[in-house]
Amino acid sequence: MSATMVSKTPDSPEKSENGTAPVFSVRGLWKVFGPKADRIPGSAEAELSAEELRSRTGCTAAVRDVSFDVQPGEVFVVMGLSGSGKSTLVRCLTRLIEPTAGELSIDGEDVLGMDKNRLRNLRRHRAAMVFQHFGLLPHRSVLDNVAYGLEIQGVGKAERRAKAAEVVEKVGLTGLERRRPGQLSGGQQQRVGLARALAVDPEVLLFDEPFSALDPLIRRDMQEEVIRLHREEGRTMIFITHDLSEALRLGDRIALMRDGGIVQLGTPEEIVDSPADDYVRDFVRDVPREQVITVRKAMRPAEGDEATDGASVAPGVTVAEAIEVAARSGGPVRVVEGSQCIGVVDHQRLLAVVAGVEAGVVPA
Ligand SMILES: Nc1ncnc2c1ncn2[C@@H]1O[C@H](COP(=O)(O)OP(=O)(O)OP(=O)(O)O)[C@@H](O)[C@H]1O
Repeated sequence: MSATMVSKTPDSPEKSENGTAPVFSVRGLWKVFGPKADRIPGSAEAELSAEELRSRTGCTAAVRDVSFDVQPGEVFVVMGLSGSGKSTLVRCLTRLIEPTAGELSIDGEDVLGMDKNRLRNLRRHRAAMVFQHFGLLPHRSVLDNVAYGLEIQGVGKAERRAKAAEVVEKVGLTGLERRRPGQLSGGQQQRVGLARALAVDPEVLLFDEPFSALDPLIRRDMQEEVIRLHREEGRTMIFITHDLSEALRLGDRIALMRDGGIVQLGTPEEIVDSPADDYVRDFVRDVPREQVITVRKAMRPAEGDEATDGASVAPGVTVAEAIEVAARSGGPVRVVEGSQCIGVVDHQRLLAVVAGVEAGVVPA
């Protein structure tokens, strides 16, 4: 059975640091496609490999006994190769796909027990989805496309247009309000899709590979846009991607999926620095470690007058950033938290991170 990572006790959702309950809480979730799918979770067959399960039962376990919490305000990335179960998992969260077994709640409210009305309310107001194929209405203007979600909610014309105009500005589409989607570039269309989701002011934004059809530069632009929006609004985001660098750039935490299970759940730094198994190690092998590992991880205790002299950085700064500071100053760099020096990174420590070796250990 695949590893499930987060729960301290499987039945009680974690509290975040500030004591608030998780937005989504998922426990032992399964989605099995195929004949008599509901017999699989908890059975002997559940232990079979994906291939064996398919050949013996004709079933695919797209999501296998997955548990995690998404905390308010975090960017939670679901990452994995094609077919690992990312889309199925995220669609299960709002029951666009009906889970086969498990528990699922939003703000403590049981999602699996919701009737049609409450489910509709969940999808329209609380958890809005931004898809890869933007699903824009071709004969409507940008402004009306953005206002569409509000129209469905029954918001009056003047109010929805005012709200749509505000969101159009937020995503950088000012001046294009009257265009039709066909008159926009792929990146601009994706911004309309994003604006439409934002207009309904959802508690959570769910992104399903939203940028994978975009060329790399525009993709980078859109990632920056998401980071900026998140910084400004602090909205909870769940983001699917198969792209590791996108996951590392955007995620506060990453759930790495394989064959329907979560093989590791952690911060980008945890995943790169302490891969849970060979599969994850292989996955992160080519990541530039200095861009992910922070100086808090790389530092050593200060010696002599190192604690008071020289350039300084904050503990959350990456090794890549500290290398630039060290190159300019020429000496060890102090790691300062508040007004206290909590350690030092010298050239040897910084190079050791880049080389992926332990500082000061000479190979035999
Ligand atoms: N409706 C379905 N019926 C049967 N099998 C399905 C169905 N939908 C998905 N699957 C299978 O479930 C597994 C997970 O699919 P899913 O689309 O969730 O993966 P993914 O990680 O999102 O992939 P991608 O990155 O290619 O979108 C795959 O093996 C897929 O073939």
